[in-house]
Order: sequence, then C-alpha cells, then structure tokens
Amino acid sequence: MEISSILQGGYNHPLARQWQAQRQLDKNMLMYPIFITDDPQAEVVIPSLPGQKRWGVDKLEGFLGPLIKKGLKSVILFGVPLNCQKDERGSPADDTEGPVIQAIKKLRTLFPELYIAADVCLCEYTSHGHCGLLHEDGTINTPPSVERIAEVAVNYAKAGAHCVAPSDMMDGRIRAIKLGLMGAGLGNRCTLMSYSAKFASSLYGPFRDAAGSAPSFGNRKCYQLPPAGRGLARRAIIRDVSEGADIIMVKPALPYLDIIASASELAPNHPLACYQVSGEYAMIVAGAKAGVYDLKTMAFESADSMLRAGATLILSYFTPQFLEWLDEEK
Ligand SMILES: NCc1[nH]cc(CCC(=O)O)c1CC(=O)O
Ligand SMILES: [Zn+2]
Ligand SMILES: [Zn+2]
Repeated sequence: MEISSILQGGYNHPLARQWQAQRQLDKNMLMYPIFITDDPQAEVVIPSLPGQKRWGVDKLEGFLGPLIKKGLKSVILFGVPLNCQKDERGSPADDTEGPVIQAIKKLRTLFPELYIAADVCLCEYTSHGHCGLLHEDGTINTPPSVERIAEVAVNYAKAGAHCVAPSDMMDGRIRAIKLGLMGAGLGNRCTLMSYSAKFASSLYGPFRDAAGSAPSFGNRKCYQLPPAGRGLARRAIIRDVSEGADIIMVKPALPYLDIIASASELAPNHPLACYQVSGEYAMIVAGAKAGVYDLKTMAFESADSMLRAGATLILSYFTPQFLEWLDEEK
C-alpha cells in the first residue's frame, strides 16, 4: 500500500470523524417554521405533517417556552387564516387583528430573545390562492403584486418582525421591500431574507394542506422556478443580491444541493439559508416509519449535506428534534 492510500486513520474515532466536517450543525443555525391560525385557542394536528400543529396565539407560550429552554433561537411564522374573508388582494395578510401580526407582537413580549421571521406571501390570503394579484385572464399582474407584497412586509416589520421573508417570487419585490423598509425607518432594523431560488416543487403538498394555500386554479409554474432551471436560479440569486437581500435562500433543499453550492459561490458575502420543506420532512419521516433508515441518522445526514453544500442556516420542521438530538451523544 502507498502511504497516500491510507485514509481511514483520519476518521476511525468518533471525534476525528466530527473534525472531517467543515461546519457542524449548531442550534443557532436552525429556524423553525410554525403555523399560526386565527383561533387563539387552536392546537390542531396537521395530518400530512406528522408532529406539527396549527397554533393559536394563546398557545404560543406553552408551545415555544420549552423549546426556547432547549436552545431554540429563531422561528419563521406562516399565517393560516380560517375565519376571515379572503379577497383578490389578500387583505387579511396584514390585518392588525390577523394571526401573523398578533403572533409577532405576542412573541416579542413573551420571548424578547427570540428572533422572529415572518414569511411574506399572499396565497394564504387571496380568494384565488395565488401568490400575487391577477389580471382578469388569471395571469400575474406584477406591479400591483410587488406593491402589495412590500406593503405587507413593511407592516410585519412595523409590528416587530426581525426578518421579513418574501416567498411569493414576484419580480422586483426585493428592491420594493427594501425601499419600503427604508422609507419606514426600518431599513437597518429588519433583515430581508429572499426566497431567491424557490422552485415549483412537488414537495410543498403538506404545507399547502397545512396552510390552506393551494391555488384554486392553475399552478405556480409561471412564478416559481422550473426544477431543471439552474441558470435561472443563478440569475435570481444575483438579482436578489443586487436588489438588497440580506439573506439568500434556496428551496427545497435536498434535491437542490447543487443550487445551494452555486449560491454559496455567487453570494459568498451573504448568509445562505435553505428550506427543508414540508414534503422533504414528510418523506424522511415516512421512510423511517417504513424501516428504510433510522430517523435521527437520516435527519442529520440531510442537514450535513446542506451544510456541506454551503448553507449557513436551515429552516426545518425537524428543529425541535434537532434541539434534543444535539444534546445527545453523537
Ligand atoms: N408562498 C407559499 C409558500 N411558502 C412556503 C411554502 C412551502 C413550504 C413547505 O413546503 O414547507 C409555500 C408553498 C408554495 O409555494 O406553494
Ligand atoms: Zn405564496
Ligand atoms: Zn410563503
């Protein structure tokens, strides 16, 4: 054997194996997506997202308190309005009595250390279920969409969100939101996290179920990226950096590791988030249940692959479990 053939000496001990990672999953890297509904007392199981629930504002203290004790540092809020009048422009999105603004205010007082991001989109609030405003023929009308998205984002920031994260994919919204935040005197107080490379994926099914945000007609292929479109994803990342994004995101994560790697090369000066979406989570849980692998081992393998590709921040429904697992011996 040649000397250069011997690699195993470098990783035969568990600690030495850990040293092989450039970065290891840390509690600070996890952002937990949570669903907030407009019944303050709600605590409703979501069948397609095992272990996740829709929460009412009054339940947040009991739900998040123990997780924060275990090291939860940040959440991203998704509104699920069930008792409101949806309309063409998604008016309930920034209703001051609506679930997102109520939750932001509540969480800021309950947990002053918690970093609160708010997903910004209209699909949960529009009568047609699309992420922007529409022309009469059902196609996206970009200028008013961007204006409305920016208005919602600024209202979330005014309510106290530390971060606004537009997932609508309308062209030009990053610039509009940044200008809106600056105009409101919040430009230097609120992080703008762009879902820059968000693909039209099959893996959002459980989320749409949970959020009641499936489009009532058509699909999202004219605004979310085509799964094979690497060039478009790269252009979207470059564009969002130039429009003022503070954090770049790739979504979904595991089937798009090459895009994460591209983003870390194209935006090396920005934190890079990836979203392990509802369908990825549900698949991993289902596979473990079917005996394909051990859940914890597979969840860490998925996170390690994202970190290896270049992610510095992971949005994951596994967050509560990772907080437990990270306290255990590896
Ligand atoms: N703009 C809506 C939105 N925001 C986040 C997700 C998906 C998150 C997940 O699947 O966990 C979606 C679904 C979609 O675009 O249809
Ligand atoms: Zn949407
Ligand atoms: Zn969204």
